[in-house]
Amino acid sequence: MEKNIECFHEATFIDQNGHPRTSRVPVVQELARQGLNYLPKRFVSVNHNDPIESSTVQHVSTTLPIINVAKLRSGSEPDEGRVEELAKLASVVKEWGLFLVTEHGIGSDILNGVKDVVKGFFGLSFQEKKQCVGSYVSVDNMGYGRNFVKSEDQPLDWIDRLTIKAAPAPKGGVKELNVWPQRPPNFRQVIENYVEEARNVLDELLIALAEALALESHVFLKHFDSNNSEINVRINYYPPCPRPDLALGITPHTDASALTLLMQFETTGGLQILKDRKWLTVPWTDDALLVNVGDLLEIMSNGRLKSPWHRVVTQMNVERFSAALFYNPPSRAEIEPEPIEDLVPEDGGFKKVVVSDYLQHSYAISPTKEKQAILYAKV
Ligand SMILES: O=C(O)CCC(=O)C(=O)O
Ligand SMILES: [Fe+2]
Repeated sequence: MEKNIECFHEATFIDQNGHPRTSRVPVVQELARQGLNYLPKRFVSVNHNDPIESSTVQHVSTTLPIINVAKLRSGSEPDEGRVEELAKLASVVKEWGLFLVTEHGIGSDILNGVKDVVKGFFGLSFQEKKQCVGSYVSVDNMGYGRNFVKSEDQPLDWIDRLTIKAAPAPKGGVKELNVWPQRPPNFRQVIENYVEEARNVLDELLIALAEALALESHVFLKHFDSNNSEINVRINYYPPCPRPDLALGITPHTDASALTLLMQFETTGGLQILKDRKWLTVPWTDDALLVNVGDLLEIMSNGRLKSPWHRVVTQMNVERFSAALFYNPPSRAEIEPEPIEDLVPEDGGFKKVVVSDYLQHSYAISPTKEKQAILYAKV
């Protein structure tokens, strides 16, 4: 029935003259459902004359060491396995800015539940999806719709997404940005369970990362608190794309978060990072979760850790889902970079920033051609 209806997301932004504008963006899932066999102009984003943009290395021989979170948990005995795992973590996170984790303790029932509700949501028709999310028009980059639409003429990503503020719980008097979908009916419950399990793992990883860098255990975790830390969940859906050579699923960016926890399903092979000036497909095995360093952790660590510049490519006959959980300190927290003794970093290091100021800045200037938002926090 919907076949002939044109489906649009409405993305609001402030134009160059400071006026609010709403752009109607075609819903890529519906384009794919209609079996579109060409790429509409607005989605052409890869410039093949640019040596870096077209530098995709599809088959990587490198494998990414997988971090066993159970081994990072301190036991009662001095533990060689833990020391070894911390060394492995230090090496992989410094080289890649991201790492894979297994044995994290999040049960497969919870992970499968997430997959089911996400597929259930995206399995609905466009009209059903619109009706069942509380706030449809994209507000503050939240809700069902698009990321970072700032003008009518910017290249658009081949993605549909749903972004939800999952924590902290809204306080009395503050109107909740109600974007939890009502369907599938257990969506909220399942995602909230996952978020709470994930929070524990991320807290453990913040301790492990500090120790891996030979810092005091709580230098990163001290900025977080379970009542007020922010967790945003973004569900990304990349439908099959008629021209993967011309369209991107997500334009290059860093995550503004402290840490991002990612799961992918249905297919692998979409996520790439820029490494040694080449785009490299992240060798991400299906069943592992992926953790990446965000800008806020780069700042807290005073540049010891770097948020990777990454993008998502599209694929021809397959659909891919990912669920990204962005973990941030409380929005009013002021984060202070961990000093580096003896050594003034060549570029001067980072200064204190208020979390919400940084996030707002990053949102306001994104998307950018290069890693730029973080300059806001440089000395
Ligand atoms: O889909 C992915 O693998 C990555 C998604 C991503 O980079 C993001 O949501 O920020
Ligand atoms: Fe990202």
